[in-house]
Amino acid sequence: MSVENPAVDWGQALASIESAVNPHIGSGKVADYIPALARVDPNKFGLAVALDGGEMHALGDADESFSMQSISKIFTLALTLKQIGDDLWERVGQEPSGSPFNSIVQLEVEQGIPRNPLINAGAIATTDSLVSAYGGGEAGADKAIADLLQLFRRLSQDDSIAIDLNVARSESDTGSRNRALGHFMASFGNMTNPVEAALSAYFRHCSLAISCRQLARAALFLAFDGTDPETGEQIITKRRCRGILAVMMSSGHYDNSGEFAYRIGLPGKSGVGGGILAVAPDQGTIAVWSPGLNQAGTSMVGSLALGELVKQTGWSVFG
Ligand SMILES: NC(=O)CC[C@H](N)C(=O)O
Repeated sequence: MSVENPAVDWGQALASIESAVNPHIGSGKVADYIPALARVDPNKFGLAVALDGGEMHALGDADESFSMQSISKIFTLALTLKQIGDDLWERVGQEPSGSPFNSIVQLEVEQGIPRNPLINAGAIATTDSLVSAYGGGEAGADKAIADLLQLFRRLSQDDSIAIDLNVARSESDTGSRNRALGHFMASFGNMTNPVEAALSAYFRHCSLAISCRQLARAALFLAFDGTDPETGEQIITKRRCRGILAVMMSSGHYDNSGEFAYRIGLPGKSGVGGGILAVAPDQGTIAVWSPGLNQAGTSMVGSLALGELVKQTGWSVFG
C-alpha cells in the first residue's frame, strides 16, 4: 500500500520535527500507576528513524533507555505467531476494542476472549500461549523471556538490552488489574498456565528497557515483510507481518487508535513508558519517546513528532 516517495531531506525533516515539538516538551501526564515509571523525567524527548541498509537518523535523547511497556506486545505477538501459528486467533480476537488498555468490561460479554492482542487482556492471553509453547509454568515463562530477550538483542544488534527488574517488580506489586484480567479469562477456560506464570512473563516483557535507536533498529523487519533487511533473517512470514501491521493500525493505541490512524496514517504501538513505535512499510521504522501521556496512554509529544514526520516524509500508508 505504500507509495514511492522522493528522497527525504533528513536534515530538514528533523529540524521541522524539533521546532514542532519544542514548545510542547513536558506536556501530558507521566504514568504513575506503576510507581517505577512515575520517577521518569517528563522533559525527555528522543526520536530515531531506521532505514533499510543500516541508515539511521536521530534526535534528542535517542540513546537513552526507557521502559518499553506495551510496545513489547508487538514482539511477543510476532514470536507467538511464529511458535504456535494461527491457533492464537482461537483465543484472541482481531477487532479494535474502543476501550482503555486495561478494561475488563468486554471480557464478560465476550466469554473471556479478548478483543485483540494489544490490549492488556489480549497480551496476557498471547503471553500465556507463548509460555505454553516453551513448556509451560514458571520454567516456560523463563524460557520464553530468555528467547524474547535474545531476539531483541539480535535484532537491535546490541547485547546490552535488558529487562529492568525494578520496573517488573513494581508492575507486579501494583498488578491487581492485570491479575483480575488473567483470572477472569481463566474462569472462562482461556488460560493454559497458572495466571501468575503468564503474568511473570508479561510483566517482564513490558519492563524491557530500550532506547529509540535500539527499538527502531529491532522493529525494522516489520517494515520489510517480516525479514530483517540487513541480515536477511526472516522473523515472520510476509502474511503474518501484514496481519500484525493491520492490528497495530486498528488497535495499537486502544481507544485512541482511530484518531492516530486519521492523523498519522501509520501502523503504530504506544506504551505507557512514553514510547511509540511506528512502521512505514517498505521505508523504515520510527521510534519516539517522551514520557507525558494523553488520556489513552499515548505519548503526547511523541505523537506530535510523528504527525510532523509524516508531513515531512509523506509516509502515510494512505498516500
Ligand atoms: N499501555 C501500556 O503500556 C500498559 C502496559 C503495562 N505494563 C500494564 O500492564 O498496565
